[in-house]
This record gives sequence, C-alpha cells and structure tokens, in this order.
Amino acid sequence: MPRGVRSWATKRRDTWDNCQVAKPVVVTAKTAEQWREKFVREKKGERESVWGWRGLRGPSGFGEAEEVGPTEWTGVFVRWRASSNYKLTRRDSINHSTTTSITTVFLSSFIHSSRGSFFALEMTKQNVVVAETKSGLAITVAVSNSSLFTVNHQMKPPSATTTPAAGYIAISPNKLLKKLETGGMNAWVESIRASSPTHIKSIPTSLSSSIQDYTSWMLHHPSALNMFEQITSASKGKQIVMFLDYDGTLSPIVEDPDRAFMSEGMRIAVKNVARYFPTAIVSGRCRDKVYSFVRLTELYYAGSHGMDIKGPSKSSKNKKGSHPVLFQPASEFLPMIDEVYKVLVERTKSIPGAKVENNKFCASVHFRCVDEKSWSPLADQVKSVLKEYPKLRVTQGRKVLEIRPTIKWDKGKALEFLLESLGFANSNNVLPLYIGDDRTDEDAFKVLRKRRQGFGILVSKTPKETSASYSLQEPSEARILAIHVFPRYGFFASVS
Ligand SMILES: O=P(O)(O)OC[C@H]1O[C@H](O[C@H]2O[C@H](CO)[C@@H](O)[C@H](O)[C@H]2O)[C@H](O)[C@@H](O)[C@@H]1O
Repeated sequence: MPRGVRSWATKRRDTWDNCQVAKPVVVTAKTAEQWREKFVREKKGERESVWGWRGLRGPSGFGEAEEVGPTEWTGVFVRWRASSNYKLTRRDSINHSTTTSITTVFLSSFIHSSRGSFFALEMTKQNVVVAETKSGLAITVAVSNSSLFTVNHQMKPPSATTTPAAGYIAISPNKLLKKLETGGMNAWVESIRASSPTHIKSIPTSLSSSIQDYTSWMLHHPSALNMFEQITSASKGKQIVMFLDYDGTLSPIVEDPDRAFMSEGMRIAVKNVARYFPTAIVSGRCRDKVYSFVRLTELYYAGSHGMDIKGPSKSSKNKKGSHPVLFQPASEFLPMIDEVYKVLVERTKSIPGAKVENNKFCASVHFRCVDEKSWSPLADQVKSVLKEYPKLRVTQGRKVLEIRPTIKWDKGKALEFLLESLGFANSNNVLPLYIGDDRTDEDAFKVLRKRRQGFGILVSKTPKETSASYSLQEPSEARILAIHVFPRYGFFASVS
C-alpha cells in the first residue's frame, strides 16, 4: 500500500470497526479515465519525469495511483464515513453519480488495462466490490474474511482434494489435453476453441450467474492478495523460493510473441523479490529469449518448459541461491527440434497469421492471429509433421501448440530440480510459491500439491480447472503482490 494511504488509513483505524458495506461499487473505465486525466493534468511535470502521479485529497477521500506503463496504471482509492453521511461531489467520487452518499469505509485498488478493465483488488474490513469491464465479462468479486460478512468464509488454502465448483467452463481443459495428446483431429480443434477467449466469451448466460460462478471459483481459489496472512504464517521459519512464469504472468499477453515486454515496474518488483528470496523464471520460451526480456542476472532461468536451466550469473545475497547451475535434460533433441522447426515453418507458411517460434528444446506454433476457420487446417499440418517425429509430442498453451520431446520433464520437474539445487530436496524448511497462468504451469502446481508444500497461484481472469491454491487476475496483480503486499506483511523487513 502506498505510504500516504497507509498513514491515512492508520489514522482512521478507530472508525473502521464500525463500518458496513452499503453496496457494491461499480467503477467504469470512462470515469476512472477522467479521474486519471485529472491527475495527469495536475501532475504533468512529475509524470514525465518519474512515470508516476499521485495525490487526490477530497473532503472525504484520499487516493493514490502510480502509472506503470503507457496504458497501464494501478491505484488505490479510499473513502470513509465516520459517523455522518458525507456527500461526495463528482470531483471526489470515482463513479458516475454527481453525488454519492458514502455509508461505508472501503479501500480498494484498481487496475486499468488498455482494454479498459477495472478490478477491485483489495478490501479491508469489508466484503464485496464488483467491477465492470467494457465487455461485461471479467467480474471481480473480492471476498475477505471479515466478520462483517453475511456469510463468513474463513479462507484456507484449498486442499489437494478440493474440486473446483462445476459449471463455469463447459469443457474440462485437462480432459481435452488428454484427448489432444492421444486423440484425433477434432479433439485438437475442440481444444483450441475451448482455450480461446472468444469461445469463453460465448459461455456466459447472465451477469448474475457469471458473478455466482466467479464467486464460487474464488472460494476455492481466493485472490493471493487477500491471503497474505495465511502465506505469512505458512512461511514462518521457512525459506520462500519464488517461481515465476513469464508470458501472461510477468508480461501481458500480446499478439506478437516478440513484443511481450515486461514493464519497468514489473522488473523492479521482481528484482526486489529476488533480493530476498531465490527466484526463478520458468518459461516455455527459450532461455535466452526470456532472459532478453527480463534482464536480471540474479535469477534462475528455466527455459523451454524447464528443459534448459541456468543461473544465477550474479550471486544473490541469499547464500543458497548462488550455486551455479546448468541443466539440459533434453540436449539430445536439439538437432531434432531445429529440424522440426524448419519443417513447421514451411508447412504452415500458407496459413495467414500462423507463426512458428524456435524455443531451442521445443517449438511453438502460434495461432493467436490465425482466423478461426483456419485452425483446423493448421492443426492438420502440425499433426502431419508430428507423425514423422514419434519422439515428439504436443501440448497446448494459450493459442499456441507446443511441440516438445517425449521425455518426462516439465515445469513441475524443473521446480523440483531447482529446489534440490537450492538444498531443499527433502526439506520442510522451504515454502515454494509458483505464479503462472498457463496449462503448462499446472505441472508445477501439481508438484506443490503433491509435496504439500507452498502455494500455486494461477493468473487468470476467468475460472479455470486448476491445481493452484490461489489466484490473481492479471500480471499487474503479481506486481502489486510484490511491491505492496510482500513489504506490508513484513516479508522483506524480516529478512533484510
Ligand atoms: O511459459 P510461458 O513463459 O508462459 O511461455 C508460454 C508461451 O508464451 C509465449 O506465447 C504466449 O505469449 C505470447 C505473447 O504474449 C502470445 O502471443 C501467445 O499467444 C501466447 O501463447 C511464447 O511466445 C511461447 O513460445 C511460449 O511457449
């Protein structure tokens, strides 16, 4: 939490205990954009020099925000009522009303993406915030364990046997994945469709049932931002080891894989985390490529879905984190992947939008920019190529088919390998945290479940079948976790 808001909130703590939630708060892109513009206008010089802007003190509120990129910003806004109704004018309010009667205390954070979505991230002493997006699809319901709840859910990490509530996704991705690996062409295309946002968009029935589904899913996979007390207490006496996926976790998903840059704010956040905890990037990309995006020498890098592990090149403060490591369990496949990459480029070149990426120990066939009617021909091509390479298999990520060696190695194995390298093979003194967004990250989540150690955190806006314990909505929340929540819960203070 920004320092200004923290001190403000501390001063008013005496009023918080009497608060009630009056109604959900709806934040629209339009009004928040006006709010943002107002800041930018007032703080123009500052914005240009420090990429940030902050301040808003109304008669009844306080807000702070920080710009983290040209189209992305995060902020917090606080309003309160002590004993009487405050009338807020539009100037001070974040919603459309010209006057808003405030009958609650709330603290919430918002993320604005270029698509104009807002999410309530954090609530203290209150229950629910519903945020809307332009599409009306991404709905955030933040639930805390406050006794103010009508229904008081004491959130614990969901157990390994927890089955997520049914009904939010028509087709189980895991079942599809099995079919994909063993089954026919229809399964491929079915799977591709199921994983595409356009498909998911067609599922919602009504706004209220979407909210219900999301709420139900969130009960099994609560936001990691709300679960820090649980993570803190689980970490007592243990070494946290941080595992971070790259695409969709540290960087937003974009059309061109070569332009999936992470923001400077995110880089600073990861750097800060790595100062205190051994930190590894675990990515489907080739190691060099992901390093060229992250550019932090103090990290471990596990590229090609964990088949290429190295690092760190610069010793970190943490003694255990400074062992040199280089591990490539699929090195014999290098010439084969190179060859299959070239064949795939050739066989898919007639399909507009298809893109093949050489990830060293695996190859990725992207169809994000391929028209849906060409997905089937694209899958046909990939399948026909694979017939010639029985030692390769295919898995699916976000609008990408990943061609990889049949060896039993994945992100879960990479996580185990890294823990072992760090001296935590059979140790109870470690708390691994793994943040990822993709199906391939599920292998790591499963390992954590099996070890009964640490927490998997899934980055997803929509409910998904997952073995992760907690969730985050999007990459910016991972950043918030690192810059606001970790320090607030004393993680860094206790180890520095
Ligand atoms: O394990 P990850 O770090 O998440 O890598 C998985 C794949 O990520 C990249 O593709 C994904 O992100 C692209 C950029 O946002 C997007 O265009 C694509 O649709 C996504 O699938 C990367 O390009 C792949 O090589 C990785 O396998």
